[in-house]
Amino acid sequence: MLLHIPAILDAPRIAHLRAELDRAEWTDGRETVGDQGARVKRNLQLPDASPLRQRLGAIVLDALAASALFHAAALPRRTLHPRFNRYEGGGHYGFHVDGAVMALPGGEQMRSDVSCTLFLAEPDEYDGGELVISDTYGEHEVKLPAGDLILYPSSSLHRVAPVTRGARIAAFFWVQSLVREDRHRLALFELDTSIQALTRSGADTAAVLRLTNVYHNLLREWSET
Ligand SMILES: O=C(O)CCC(=O)C(=O)O
Ligand SMILES: [Fe+2]
Repeated sequence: MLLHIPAILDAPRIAHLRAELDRAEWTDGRETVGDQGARVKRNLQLPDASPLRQRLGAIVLDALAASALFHAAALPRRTLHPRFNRYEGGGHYGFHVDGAVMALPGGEQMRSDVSCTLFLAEPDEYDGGELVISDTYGEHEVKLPAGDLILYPSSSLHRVAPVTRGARIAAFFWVQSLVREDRHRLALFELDTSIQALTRSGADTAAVLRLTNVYHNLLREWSET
């Protein structure tokens, strides 16, 4: 599922993150990838151990916690603390696949099921920088307003087009979902959002309750905790 979630961050939060990131110390993004990624990656990132990444990442996690749409789509079990990147002067990230298993602090590991980019620069601040996601329907180019998030299956090849003017700044992170299969998450998302729409429209409450029962029984069937 490829899902655009608008306005994860409000204007004051975006301004705060941008003020901090605009004076941050960035390092080579190749520090956090394996060989295949390093060959095609030309960007900057906040160092993984940087206190700024911790602080700003916590703001992003707080905002995600408040998003019903994010929860309905990702069904998060574990979320990697967000990282921050910056592409400028031709910076890009060629087609690659994200690592399937990622290290968490404390020696634990998580599986990457869902990949997310939260845009922190407005589209008119830079040229290029589209996130291009390839799936069985073709290639999808994504370039969103600051504060908006794109969520896509970690199993898809993707790239970031070269930034030829200005700077593209974003937060990015991965989620291990309670539900491993993308097609199951999609079915649950469709059911969940349809139930909510039916509830808002004042539909037959007994029928809505039966559908809600189906939702939870499918989630029980498909979730791993
Ligand atoms: O910058 C982005 O939107 C995506 C970054 C990415 O694909 C990665 O770091 O693996
Ligand atoms: Fe990636």
